[in-house]
Amino acid sequence: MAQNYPKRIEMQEGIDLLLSHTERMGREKVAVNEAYGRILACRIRAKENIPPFDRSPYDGYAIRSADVAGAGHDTPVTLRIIEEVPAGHAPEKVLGPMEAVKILTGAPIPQGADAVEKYEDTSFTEKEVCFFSPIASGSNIVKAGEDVKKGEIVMEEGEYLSPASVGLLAGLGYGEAEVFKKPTVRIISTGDELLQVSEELKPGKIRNSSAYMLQGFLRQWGITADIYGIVRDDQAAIEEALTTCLQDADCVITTGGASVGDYDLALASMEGIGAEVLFWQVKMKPGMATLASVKDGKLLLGLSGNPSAAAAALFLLGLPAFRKMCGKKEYKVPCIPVCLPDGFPKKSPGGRIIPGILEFDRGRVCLNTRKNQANGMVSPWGGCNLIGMIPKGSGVLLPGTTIDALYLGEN
Ligand SMILES: Nc1nc2c(c(=O)[nH]1)N[C@H]1C(S)=C(S)[C@@H](COP(=O)(O)OP(=O)(O)OC[C@H]3O[C@@H](n4cnc5c(N)ncnc54)[C@H](O)[C@@H]3O)O[C@H]1N2
Ligand code: MOO
Repeated sequence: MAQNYPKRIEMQEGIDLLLSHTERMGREKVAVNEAYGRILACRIRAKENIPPFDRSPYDGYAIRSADVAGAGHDTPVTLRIIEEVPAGHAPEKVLGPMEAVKILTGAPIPQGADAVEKYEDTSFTEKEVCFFSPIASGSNIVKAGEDVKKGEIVMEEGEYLSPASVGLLAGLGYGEAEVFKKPTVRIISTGDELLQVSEELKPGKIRNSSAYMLQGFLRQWGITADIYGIVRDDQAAIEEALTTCLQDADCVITTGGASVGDYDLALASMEGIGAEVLFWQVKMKPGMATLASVKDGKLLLGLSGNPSAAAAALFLLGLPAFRKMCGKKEYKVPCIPVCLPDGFPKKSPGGRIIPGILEFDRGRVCLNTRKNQANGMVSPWGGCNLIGMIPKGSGVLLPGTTIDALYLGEN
């Protein structure tokens, strides 16, 4: 029976439909040295202070500031050195009046001391140290918990584990981190015209480029993305590929055959395996030829054969759902106003998506795009970290026009 599904939908409707059919992945524990780039699946409350004790930021002398209150160039004050404390050692003595402890960077401040003076601001022998100026109480002492205070919430569930987050986890004594599992996505490239990368070109044939670009984008987002391979324009073959991929993938992406041609079989194949179609065709350019369906709770995304259209739909429609699957707390991709230094030479009655690179020019945040942009191209996506969205009904855009752009540089 023919399915009744939304057609020619607005982009936001597509995003919402994909989100509402997407589940967050389960959790797993990984060693802290494998945690970089993952999404944290719990809240982290500091179980200890960093640093754990008051310490010296310099090589110098720990003293009682009151002892050197009267020190001056002509009235030096000499203190007796009672101990040396290198980093990694605990002081054994309590500092008394007119005493100093030789201290090295990172070593704990001895009891009784309330300031540290750098070596180079003193004159010293092995037994004594001489001060030529007063020093305020508290000077050059790094307090325990200066970096992180015990009990403080340092990370939230859904946070991306950056290099610094992993450093913080290690600093707090977490050998493992609870993270969301990575989703697995399989990419099926449909089309009789497609050749493997290493094959020789033949008349009418092109190499499969899309799969590799899409795989790269998915990997950038922390997804395990595998290329299934090329499948000819044959419904039974596409259905078989879909069924195979669905066995162990969390989501399947097809490219090609998403339009209205005689050999456009993505829709029929998804229906053929009993998937529920969520939508077909989205009001976006490029990327109109996009469809989505669900089978056994798993998302099937049918992207255009045109590489640029496939990339646009993957970013604008798919990315929020992938962020949700990955466990990110914010699904929405950040959007910022950017300037088009050269404007845009064509009209955009239905709106237009233009990938590019973020640049700064005389205090303006700019979107630098390739002059040549078309649905069938891969090259405009090179280095892309901003996706400009020219609004519906726009005419030719003058140099300096500001438009909204999705910012892809945040994690
Ligand atoms: N009569 C109409 N024709 C087309 C329409 C339309 O509305 N009416 N839409 C056009 C638009 S827009 C797009 S986008 C494409 C979408 O087509 P399909 O998704 O069916 O894709 P194919 O026809 O299979 O391929 C399109 C194009 O891309 C090349 N291709 C395919 N796979 C790959 C790959 N893996 N790597 C690189 N390039 C690939 C393919 O050879 C074609 O040139 O339909 C328009 N037509
Ligand atoms: O449908 Mo095409 O995807 O507009 O570029």
